Amino acid sequence: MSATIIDGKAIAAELRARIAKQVETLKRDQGITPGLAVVLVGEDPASQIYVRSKGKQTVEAGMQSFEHKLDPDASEEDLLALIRRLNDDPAVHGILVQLPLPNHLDEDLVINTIAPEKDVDGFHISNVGLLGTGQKSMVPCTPLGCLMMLRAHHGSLSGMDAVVIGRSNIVGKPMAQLLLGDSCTVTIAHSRTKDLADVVRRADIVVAAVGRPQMVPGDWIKPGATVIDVGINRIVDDTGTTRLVGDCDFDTCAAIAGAITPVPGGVGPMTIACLLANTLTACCRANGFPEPEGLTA
Ligand SMILES: Nc1nc2c(c(=O)[nH]1)N[C@@H](CN(C=O)c1ccc(C(=O)N[C@@H](CCC(=O)O)C(=O)O)cc1)CN2
Repeated sequence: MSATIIDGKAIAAELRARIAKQVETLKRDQGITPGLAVVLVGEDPASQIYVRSKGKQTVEAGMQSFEHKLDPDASEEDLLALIRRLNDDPAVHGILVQLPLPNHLDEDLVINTIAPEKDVDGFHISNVGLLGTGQKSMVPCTPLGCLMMLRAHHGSLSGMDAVVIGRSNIVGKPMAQLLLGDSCTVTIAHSRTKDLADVVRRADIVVAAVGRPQMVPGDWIKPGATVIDVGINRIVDDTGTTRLVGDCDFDTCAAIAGAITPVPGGVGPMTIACLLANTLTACCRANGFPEPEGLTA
């Protein structure tokens, strides 16, 4: 392996420490505690772990955490009523509905019921539009975390060729917007892209967000390129052991790349740290305080 490992766990810990300091100052000087409400519908085991982790890290950063757990068969009406109550609650500065939702719930309707200024996931259509037009918005946590790691490694990204593999609303599309905002030349590739290997081989930055285990092999990577692996896939390996792998084949990619994020310990921890960053940003905006520095795009 020759690539530098971009240590998302360490960068996330440093980010959370900075957030905790700013929260402490806010509480001391203004008497205001940022609050994050997380809504979980159902009992998906992975979602339960992520929600628990979000609550724990919120409290560790000195913020208030409000957890709302609804039955798997909760009605849309009940979920929307809860969101409206949270929209009106002044102690709640950020609202997040854990995805995926059970099939009987309309994800777009649910997300767009969250007040845009409290939408710390950045998924509300208003925030999507603001980001797409380069205006101040709430920025989705996973792409924001990827951008922070890229900036931490490279400083400026200006003029670099970036390929985002995957066109989801929550990662691929906002990631492309953020890279464009940092003056990269951006290609969004996907399952129908012709000659995907050749497209990826041209890139200085590869962001893989397809949700297919180890899909990107090392011989697709330009020597020295930076690889950001968003995938979190649980596989059973040849020895019968279950383990987490990304969308990139780590060993072969790390042999060619200049830098790479590991799975676990790369993008995942940054996602939650950026959620805390967005909650602090939302709290400051709601109270007319200056924007906290270095916490958004
Ligand atoms: N409303 C949202 N739902 C979902 C989001 C989101 O950003 N908002 N993203 C994902 C899940 N997710 C956060 O919710 C998330 C996934 C993974 C991690 C993480 O730290 N992963 C660890 C490994 C953990 C493990 O063992 O499973 C790592 O990569 O090191 C954090 C957050 C979908 N839903």
